[in-house]
Amino acid sequence: MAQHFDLFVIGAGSGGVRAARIAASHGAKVAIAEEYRVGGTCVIRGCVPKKLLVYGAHFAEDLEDCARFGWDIEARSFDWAKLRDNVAAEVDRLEGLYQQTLANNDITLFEARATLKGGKEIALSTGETVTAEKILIAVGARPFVPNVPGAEHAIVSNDVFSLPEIPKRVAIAGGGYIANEFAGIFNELGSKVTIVNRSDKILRGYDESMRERLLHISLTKGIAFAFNSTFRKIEKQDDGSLHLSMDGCDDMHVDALLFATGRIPNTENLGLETLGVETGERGEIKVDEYSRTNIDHVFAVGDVTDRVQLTPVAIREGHAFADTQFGGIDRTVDYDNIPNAVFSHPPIAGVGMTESEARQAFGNQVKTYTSDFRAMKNVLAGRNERSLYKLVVHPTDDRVVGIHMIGPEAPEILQAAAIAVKAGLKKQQFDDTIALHPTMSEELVLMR
Ligand SMILES: Cc1cc2nc3c(=O)[nH]c(=O)nc-3n(C[C@H](O)[C@H](O)[C@H](O)COP(=O)(O)OP(=O)(O)OC[C@H]3O[C@@H](n4cnc5c(N)ncnc54)[C@H](O)[C@@H]3O)c2cc1C
Ligand SMILES: NC(=O)c1ccc[n+]([C@@H]2O[C@H](COP(=O)([O-])OP(=O)(O)OC[C@H]3O[C@@H](n4cnc5c(N)ncnc54)[C@H](O)[C@@H]3O)[C@@H](O)[C@H]2O)c1
Repeated sequence: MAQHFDLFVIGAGSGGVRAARIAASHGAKVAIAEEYRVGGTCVIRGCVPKKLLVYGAHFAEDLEDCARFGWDIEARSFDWAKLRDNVAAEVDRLEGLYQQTLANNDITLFEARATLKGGKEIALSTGETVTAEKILIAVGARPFVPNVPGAEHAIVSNDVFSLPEIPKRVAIAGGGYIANEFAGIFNELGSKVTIVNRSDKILRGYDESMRERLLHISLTKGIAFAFNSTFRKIEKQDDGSLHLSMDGCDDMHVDALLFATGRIPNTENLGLETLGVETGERGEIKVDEYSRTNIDHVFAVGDVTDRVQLTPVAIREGHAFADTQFGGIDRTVDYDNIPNAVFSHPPIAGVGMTESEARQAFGNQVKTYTSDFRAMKNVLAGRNERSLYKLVVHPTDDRVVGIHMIGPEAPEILQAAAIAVKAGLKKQQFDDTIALHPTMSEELVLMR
């Protein structure tokens, strides 16, 4: 007899683990399958190791700046293997905690690839078949690599965490989150970085002023940009380096090429067709506001649905699904005012409408307030790097409908400010709040 579960979750990443845990806490008998490592993209090869590399890389600037604060660091050297291996060890520790969470909640873990077999059956790569009343697909997404001759010589973000060494020259394809975050990491660690973008804009969807400021600062730090450029051919040379034949810019010679050209849902060979689960153009599973597919007992959350590819969103979707289906609590996810950040050097963070979105929605009477300043730490350090904060305010009711920032610790500051935007607070209430001095975040209540 096949083992039978109330819920079978495919994919132990951000969305799947949360859904499994909450369903189990509501009394459901739950199993989860993971084909690679428990924790998923965020923990194993996304947010967490990426952020640790961002911290590691930023020491390059701190060590430069510390001289003006009286510190004399005579010998400076960087050991990539040490950073890489310490990050990997931290990831191992976190994976262990995730496995512990599953065990503590009596969730059966199958370390196997799972596919839909038809009806309520799930096939596992171990050869077993199990059945479940409800199936949640939380298989995430994977890097998309454009079809360019020689693309197999390039790397994707997954590979960065195990590089044998930091490449001396690296080209990064794409102008989004991953391109800008990894450009910052490699640049700080001493690589000569070129971002190659098919359009002339980086970070589509972010406030224009923040994008411009990041571009300006990145150029000052030595990152090069090739805009309106695409790859014709990638050729590996005898010494292992790559020759990039380009359209739109000069050919390049690099030690590594990183494709950061978006992520596509992992829906291939999942058996979706056996049940007739509906997918969209990019292979994403189509779901309604309750994460229900067109098949009664099949649900999907997280990146595989291509709604908003962020960990806290996948977690919310998984939680809402489990509460609704197993806890008798009717719950959907509110997608308004999701805060977001790019962990570049310096980072960008934003919530709510950009200035141009607000102007489109409310007309040209929209009010904006900006503060363009140099953090006092940068002033003493002699670092000519300016921060920029912007409040976007509704033209008639005074509500702050967007906050956008670039500067040191912007994501840390923005998370708190996002509460105010979510709560619909007015500019006057920002003004009424007394500044906390001396901080960077006080600029938020001092813009007039
Ligand atoms: C480099 C990088 C940096 C990122 N940084 C951030 C960040 O700073 N902040 C942020 O919010 N988001 C970030 N993200 C995005 C974030 O990681 C994802 O949005 C999030 O992990 C999505 O969660 P998920 O549960 O949908 O899928 P995932 O976490 O990808 O989990 C899916 C799991 O399913 C498994 N799987 C797939 N198919 C099968 C199968 N058939 N059987 C069994 N198992 C299967 C996979 O191995 C994987 O473990 C980053 C992503 C990347 C790549
Ligand atoms: N800090 C964070 O929260 C964070 C960090 C990393 C990733 N993520 C998530 O992961 C997702 C994937 O990140 P990403 O940076 O790969 O995607 P992205 O969507 O941010 O950027 C993709 C870039 O690739 C370009 N592109 C797409 N197809 C192309 C093609 N065929 N040829 C050339 N260029 C092409 C796009 O123009 C864009 O500039 C993001 O959407 C984001 O949700 C979040």
